[in-house]
Amino acid sequence: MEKGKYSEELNVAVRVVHMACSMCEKVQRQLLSTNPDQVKSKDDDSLVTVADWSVQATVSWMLCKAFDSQKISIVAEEDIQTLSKSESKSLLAMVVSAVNACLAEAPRFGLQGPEKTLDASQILEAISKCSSTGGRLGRHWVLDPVDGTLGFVRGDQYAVALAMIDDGEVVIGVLGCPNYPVKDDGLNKYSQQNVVMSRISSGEVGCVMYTSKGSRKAWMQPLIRSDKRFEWPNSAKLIQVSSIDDPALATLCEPVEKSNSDHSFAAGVANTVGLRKKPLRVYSMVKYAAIARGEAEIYMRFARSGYKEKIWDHAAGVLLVQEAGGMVTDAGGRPLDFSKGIYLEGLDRGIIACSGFKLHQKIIAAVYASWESSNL
Ligand SMILES: Nc1ncnc2c1ncn2[C@@H]1O[C@H](COP(=O)(O)OS(=O)(=O)O)[C@@H](OP(=O)(O)O)[C@H]1O
Ligand SMILES: [Mg+2]
Repeated sequence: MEKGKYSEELNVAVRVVHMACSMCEKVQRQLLSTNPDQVKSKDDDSLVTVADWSVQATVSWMLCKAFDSQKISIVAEEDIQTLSKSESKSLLAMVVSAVNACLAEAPRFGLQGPEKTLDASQILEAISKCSSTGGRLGRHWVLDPVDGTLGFVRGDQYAVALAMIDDGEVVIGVLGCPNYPVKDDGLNKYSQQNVVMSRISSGEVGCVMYTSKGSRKAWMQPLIRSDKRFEWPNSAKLIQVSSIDDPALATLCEPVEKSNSDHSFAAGVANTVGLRKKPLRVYSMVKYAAIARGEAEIYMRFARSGYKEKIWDHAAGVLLVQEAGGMVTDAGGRPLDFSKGIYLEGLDRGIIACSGFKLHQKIIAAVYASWESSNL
């Protein structure tokens, strides 16, 4: 990694995300094979698993250890409400066990874990340490411990997303994608079906992508498995957006769940612009990864009116696409504003991520043209 203003933070963040991915794989495998009880219903009806809390506790603990734990600000998705309830005792025990197993592996990733295993109260404290609401000034870590929870519980794509914001700008983006095929053009193939566990253990899938602002470079490392040690740069490869700028050849990425984005509006825009290829429906921020790595060219997201996009669902992915050579704005063509707390306040209609300027311009123009006649 080149020395830069944030190189120390990036170095730690990449290693911590590798650790988290390694834990997620184990939990996902266990979840799919034996223990459906690990899936709980949150108040908002989304799904949350042992992995969400365990990743949040682990990342929080490791960041506090590496940096100034008194001053650190972490914004993350999970709280301890459900986990603290008396009926959640066995769930909490699973989290405690997963976190300690993961932290014990820290030296393998070149980091220092705790001297003693953590107890439940220390783990709850680490989770609730992430209750910052971000803001315009200073540094804020932003974490989505398991983005695409639905993909996770279905044995499909999901991501561990860690970013850092400094004075309102995303300056570090790290995206761990444990089920993302390592070889080019694999996502299309694997998205046709759930990722089967044999492929994971054969090492065909799983990577961490990372970048820092202004580097104009984005990197991808394969996940470390079994007893292997993480040695920097860990076979890092540069990734880049696709050079396709002809809409007829471009691939559109969209969320799987229709409730997360208006598919028919996106389809109308795609048609206006002249997209011809079948859209790639992928869970989680892996959509941003697909653009950053050149496997798709366009990602459109139009949440239903009233839904406010959260910064942890976008920060890491947006920076990856930008530094890999792409463009991300709202549907009015303005930059996304990560300085206003946990929401992307002021977002104009939706989010448009493209591999290049030409496609981006065409999409924005088509959104304007289609908007009047839409039912959003
Ligand atoms: N109604 C609505 N509209 C827009 N977005 C919503 C909505 N509800 C939830 N969310 C957030 O969407 C995150 C999942 O987005 P994805 O793009 O991964 O969706 S999908 O799984 O591909 O369908 C999901 O992130 P995770 O909770 O981390 O999975 C939510 O933060
Ligand atoms: Mg999310």
